Amino acid sequence: MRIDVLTLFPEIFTHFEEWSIIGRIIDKGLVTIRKINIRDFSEDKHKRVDDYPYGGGPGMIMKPEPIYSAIKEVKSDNSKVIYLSPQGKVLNQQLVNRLSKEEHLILLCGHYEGIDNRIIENYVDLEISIGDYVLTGGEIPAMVLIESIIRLLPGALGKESYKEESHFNGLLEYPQYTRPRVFNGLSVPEVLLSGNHQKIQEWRKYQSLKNTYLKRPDLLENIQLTDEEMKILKKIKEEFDR
Ligand SMILES: Nc1nonc1C(=O)NCc1ccc(Cl)cc1
Repeated sequence: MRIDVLTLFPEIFTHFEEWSIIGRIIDKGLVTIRKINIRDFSEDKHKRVDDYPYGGGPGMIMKPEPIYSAIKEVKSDNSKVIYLSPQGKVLNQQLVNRLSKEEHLILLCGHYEGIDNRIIENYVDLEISIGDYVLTGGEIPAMVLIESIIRLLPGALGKESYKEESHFNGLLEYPQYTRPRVFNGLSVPEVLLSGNHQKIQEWRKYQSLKNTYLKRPDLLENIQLTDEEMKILKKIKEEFDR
């Protein structure tokens, strides 16, 4: 997979590319990430990339030409141009899965008060939001998108296992514990010390369903539960809806 990040602040990605799992996945050659400085594509002698908004209003708007030239430089037939903004489709694992199958992603990072709408309307394939809050630019959202996608590439996660069952079946994860057995007088649930794998699996399934029902009932709306899971959920509702 190739990822080109169009940004005014390429330096912010330097440590990101070297950091932890991202660096390892890049070293494995599973993805190449290029930082393209939009300012390099500004034609005017002052290297301007922003200007005042038509119609007035606060702040500055990113000019269309430098962005268009940068996109034209990197885009090929199999490219998808993604613009990160609060107006985009909110990212979830399903969308991440879909994007992880693309060959070439071009991530456009905006800054200031916005980018000229003619870019969004005519040259952006997909607008994505990482959540309903406002940041100063698209760079951090781009990092969130990159990490969520590249960890799914075949061979990305060697021994570090990503939790197949809890992430992909859409349920929240079960609680995790490690040594010591007793911490500040707090002990680990006995079942986890029993070595009874059947009971442990049942306990974990119960905890995932309970966590999801109590913390994110909305997630249950679009999950296909097995009969077994439905039975457990029914018990949980009786227990907590009293
Ligand atoms: N929430 C989000 N999810 O994706 N992006 C955001 C976000 O706040 N971006 C800030 C931002 C700021 C200026 C411009 Cl021009 C574009 C995007």
